[in-house]
Amino acid sequence: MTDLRLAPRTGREVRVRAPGKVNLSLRVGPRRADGYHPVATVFQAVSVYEDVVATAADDISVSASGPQADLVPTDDQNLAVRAARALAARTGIADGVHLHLHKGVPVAGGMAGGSADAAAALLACDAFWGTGLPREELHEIAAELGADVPFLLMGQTAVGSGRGDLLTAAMSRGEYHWAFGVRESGLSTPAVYGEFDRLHPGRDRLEADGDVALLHALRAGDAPALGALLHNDLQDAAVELAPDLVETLSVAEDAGALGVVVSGSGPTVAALGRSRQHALVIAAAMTAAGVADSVLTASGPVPGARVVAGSDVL
Ligand SMILES: C[C@](O)(CO)[C@H](O)COP(=O)(O)OP(=O)(O)OC[C@H]1O[C@@H](n2ccc(N)nc2=O)[C@H](O)[C@@H]1O
Ligand SMILES: Nc1ncnc2c1ncn2[C@@H]1O[C@H](COP(=O)(O)OP(=O)(O)OP(=O)(O)O)[C@@H](O)[C@H]1O
Repeated sequence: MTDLRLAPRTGREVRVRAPGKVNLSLRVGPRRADGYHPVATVFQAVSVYEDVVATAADDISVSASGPQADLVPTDDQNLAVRAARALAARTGIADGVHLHLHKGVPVAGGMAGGSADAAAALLACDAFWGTGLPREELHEIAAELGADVPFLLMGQTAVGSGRGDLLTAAMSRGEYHWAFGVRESGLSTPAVYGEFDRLHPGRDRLEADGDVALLHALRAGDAPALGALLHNDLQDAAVELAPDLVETLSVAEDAGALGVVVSGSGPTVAALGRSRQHALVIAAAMTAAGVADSVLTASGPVPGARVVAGSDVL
């Protein structure tokens, strides 16, 4: 038997898991001078996960696996690489790291998979390099990387304002069960916001207080009320760019979903079920009708990015 104490230490790994999200409500105001739109949103983190594994390397590099891994850039455009570089710059670290992304969240699907990778990479590198940044500083770097990134660090349920990066935790009771209809060809977030501008030229303000009833439904654990209040100002724009979504939405509705909404900038369709079993029924209906390239079921809310294991690899 090998004496592990004498075995050469060839590497250490840190493993971080981060969830995807659905916007239970997304209200969008007029485009600002910096190109961003003010939003009022309620995020819920759901149990569709990105797993990011940090191991030793000379430089900062990334690889990806999962059903849509071929759609993920592996150069400096990758949000996980950008996150690692941003943390290194902030802390003066000159070490390398390799980040492997096990992608469970649909790519370019409106569920913030890339943002989840960025959040997970920040935590993974912080643990791997031992930089130990306070949560607020990680949040600041996250906000620089993208509007959705801070929420994937935080997880659970939160109200987002500003670009979606200013967060307040929201109370939520119980578990909500979702079916997601996924498309292989994604939608570009800037293109969807651009289409929103085209469809709403007269929009002059953000309706920021429209979610009082939705937040009440969450506090009460009232899934039927929540379902009826799901809302997305970007939905028309996503449907304009991907007209087939109308059928996906209506198949999920006909399967008895409590509510159906396009997730974020789309094209993933999120349908709220009455139970875990009902979410499976809705997913099966979308598959049977051929209105999604694949389906997922998940529940929420779940925690944000967290270290799930850090170990010596022999
Ligand atoms: C649609 C949502 O997922 C809803 O949570 C987010 O608003 C998008 O967040 P994200 O993908 O993290 O967005 P970023 O990577 O920061 O920005 C990408 C692009 O989306 C547009 N964008 C994004 C967020 C926002 N509040 N207004 C915008 O207009 C801008 O064109 C921006 O250049
Ligand atoms: N780690 C990454 N994983 C996936 N895509 C990435 C990553 N880094 C950069 N990208 C690029 O970002 C684009 C959008 O990817 P992502 O999966 O985050 O979309 P999304 O879920 O629609 O985002 P959001 O909901 O935050 O708007 C991809 O098409 C890809 O080119």
